[in-house]
This record gives sequence, structure tokens and C-alpha cells, in this order.
Amino acid sequence: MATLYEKLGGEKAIAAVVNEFYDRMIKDEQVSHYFRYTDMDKLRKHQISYFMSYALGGPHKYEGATLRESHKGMNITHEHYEIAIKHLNGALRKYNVPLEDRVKVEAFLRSVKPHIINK
Ligand code: HEM
Repeated sequence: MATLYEKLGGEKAIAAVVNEFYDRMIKDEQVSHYFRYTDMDKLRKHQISYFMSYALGGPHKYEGATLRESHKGMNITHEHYEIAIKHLNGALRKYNVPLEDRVKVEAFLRSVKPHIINK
């Protein structure tokens, strides 16, 4: 069975979705402040490899910090996490990812939520 990584179209397609996701996040005044001091190029690259290896079953091995460590001190709220889910879903829709696959990505986002919020 194809992994979600393969189904979505591999590295290029995932990079496009991740970039679209961050474009939406930094344009949204409710969450853009989190990224004020962030090196976005670096974050985009790490996120792409993270999504490929963990979220979607791709070949790249992510070797960065754990999600808990990466988001320590940010105090990301439940509401802001929901906004991130909305924007990722919007990015997936823009690239015509079908509902059944969007549901899987959303399930992954919800599974890691306890590692990220209120840290
Ligand atoms: C499934 C959800 C998420 C995943 C998988 C994720 C993943 C990551 C990873 C892997 C990093 C580390 C990147 C690096 O070391 O360069 C990171 C950093 C970061 N994340 Fe997330 N993240 C998620 C949700 C969020 C949300 C909801 C926010 C804010 C609303 C957020 C804000 C940030 C920021 C600002 C950084 C950069 C910190 C810095 O400047 O070093 N993340 N994220």
C-alpha cells in the first residue's frame, strides 16, 4: 500500500503544501506573533522533513528536537492550534488533496497536539 507521502506526490508536493501552510500562518494576525523571531527558511525545511518522515511515512529521517522541546515556552493555546489545523487543511485543499487524505493528516495533527500546546 502506498504511504500518504507517495499518494500526495512526494517531496515536491509536500514542500509546496508546507510552504503554503506557513504563508497562511504568518499572514494570520491571530498566530503570526509566534513566528516573529523565527528563521522561517530553516523552519520550513525542518517542517518539510518532519512531515515527510513522521506524519506521512516518507523516506527522510527527521533528526531535530522533539515536538515538546521545539515548542517549549511558546504557550501555544488550544485555539491557536485549531487555527493551525485550519490553515494546513486549507493548504491541502489548495493542492487538491482529497478529503480522505486530509482526514488522515488532521488525525496526525490531533495525535501530536498534547506534545505542543501549553508548553
Ligand atoms: C502538527 C503540528 C506541528 C508540528 C508537527 C510542528 C513542528 C515543529 C518543528 C519540527 C519545529 C522545529 C523546527 C526547527 O528546529 O527548526 C517547530 C518549531 C516551531 N513551531 Fe511548530 N509544529 C506544529 C505546530 C505549531 C503551531 C500550532 C505553532 C504556532 C501556532 C508552531 C510554532 C512554531 C514556531 C514559532 C517554531 C520555531 C521556533 C524557533 O523560532 O526556533 N508550531 N515546529
